[in-house]
Amino acid sequence: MSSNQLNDQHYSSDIKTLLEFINRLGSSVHGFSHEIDSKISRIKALSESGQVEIEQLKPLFSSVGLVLQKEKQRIEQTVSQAHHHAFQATQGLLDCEQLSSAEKEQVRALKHRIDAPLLSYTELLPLLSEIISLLQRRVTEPVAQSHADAAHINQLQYEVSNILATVDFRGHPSTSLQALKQRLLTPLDLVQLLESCMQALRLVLQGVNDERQSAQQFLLSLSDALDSVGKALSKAMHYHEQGADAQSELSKKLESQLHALSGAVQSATNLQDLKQQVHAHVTSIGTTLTHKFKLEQAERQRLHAQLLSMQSRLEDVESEALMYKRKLSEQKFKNLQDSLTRLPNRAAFEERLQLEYQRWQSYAAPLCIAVADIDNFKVINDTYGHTAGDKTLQVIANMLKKSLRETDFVCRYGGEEFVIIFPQTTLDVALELLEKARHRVKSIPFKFKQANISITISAGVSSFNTKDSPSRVFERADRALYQAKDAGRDRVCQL
Ligand SMILES: Nc1nc2c(ncn2[C@@H]2O[C@H](COP(=O)(O)OP(=O)(O)OP(=O)(O)O)[C@@H](O)[C@H]2O)c(=O)[nH]1
Repeated sequence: MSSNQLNDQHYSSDIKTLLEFINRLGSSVHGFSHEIDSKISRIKALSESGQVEIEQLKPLFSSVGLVLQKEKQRIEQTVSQAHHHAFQATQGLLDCEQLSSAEKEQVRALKHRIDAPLLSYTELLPLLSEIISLLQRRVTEPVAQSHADAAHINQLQYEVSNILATVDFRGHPSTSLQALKQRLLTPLDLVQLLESCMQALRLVLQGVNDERQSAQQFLLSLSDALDSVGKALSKAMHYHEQGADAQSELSKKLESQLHALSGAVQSATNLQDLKQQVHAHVTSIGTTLTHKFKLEQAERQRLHAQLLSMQSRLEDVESEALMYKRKLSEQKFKNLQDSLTRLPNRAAFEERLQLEYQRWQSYAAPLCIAVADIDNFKVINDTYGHTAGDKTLQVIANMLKKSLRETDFVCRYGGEEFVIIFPQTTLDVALELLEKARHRVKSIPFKFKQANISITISAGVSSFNTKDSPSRVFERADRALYQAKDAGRDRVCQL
């Protein structure tokens, strides 16, 4: 082989290697830029034609070089921007309060890696995708997951339960109500809470509707009964008028018969004639009297029957009214508010205690009950009168409510006795709150009949311990109250 031939062979093999290299480069950068893609495909087309001269390739190479240079700058700029954004995103994530500590640790590690200088595109991409997935998790996770919102939802849930405990659902099929109350004792997210609120609203509306319907039914039956009594009365009046007409006709007849008898007596000329005339007239008078008597009797019977029917109808109305009255007073009782002090009453306390007991069983947060009683209240009543006593009750009830927290439940249990439930409260805190209330009651400047009086209260408090029932804790608090009274009043004792 001549040296020329050998050179040609080398030359074409070099071009082949070069073209192969360009092909491989082309496929590895394919998609980065249209311009590069189109130039490389032209080089590829030329190489596939088999007649490539290096002179033909030169301008293509230099233009590819220029485009690559431009691309390099663009990529560097993009990488630097991505780097900046990635850094900012990690900082933002670290500032996010909702992030768990494990997640924060992950972000810190990411930030550390991003902080490294001169990261390449390929190094930066997986870091970016990690940041994006963290951000995505934050965005797509339910809002309720944030601590602040969870606390807010908890509070709302608590309030919905309390509302349900204060509404009277008597007579309502209670399975759905019980299920709802139970549901509200478990942790809920925002959507579930909204559903529960809707359900509570439906139950309350249904209760109101039932109540309205039953009241309406009562009013309808009352008006029905009054209507039938009215009809019976007018019928009786009508009969009475008819009877009175017949009676007056008979009286007229009797009068004319007596008149005729007197005429006959006067015109009679002999005894025989007189006897006959008198007999005939007396017979017809007797018939008229019998008729009159029968008429009177029939009317009396009819009147009696009418009266009996009216009486039974009235008795029906009376018993219905009584039943409704009882229901209304029950309603008032179940209204759950004491009318004198406007505090919740004993029924409200029972409901609330049940609810707090269930919560205590579910969450085991501390729970206390206190019983407070006005000292020597009888003396106030006896010395200054019942009205002064009532006023005292109102003022002290107000002060108790004001001295305790919004979340504490204070009710008038009866007479001059108040019961307080302290949810999520330890015995120490409950004691502290009761002491504060006791001091504030003591400092109320009562003035009766020009006399300045200070009134005190005593209280007993106890907290729920394992296996305690509400009645056991209440009993202990009550015993503690007696200890306070025995020890000289104006104090708080615990048991
Ligand atoms: N004015 C008024 N008095 C009431 C009411 N309810 C209960 N009382 C009175 O409260 C008094 C309670 O008297 P006691 O049970 O002897 O107790 P106390 O005098 O407070 O004595 P201690 O409890 O031992 O300190 C009685 O006189 C009741 O008539 C009410 O609604 N209004």
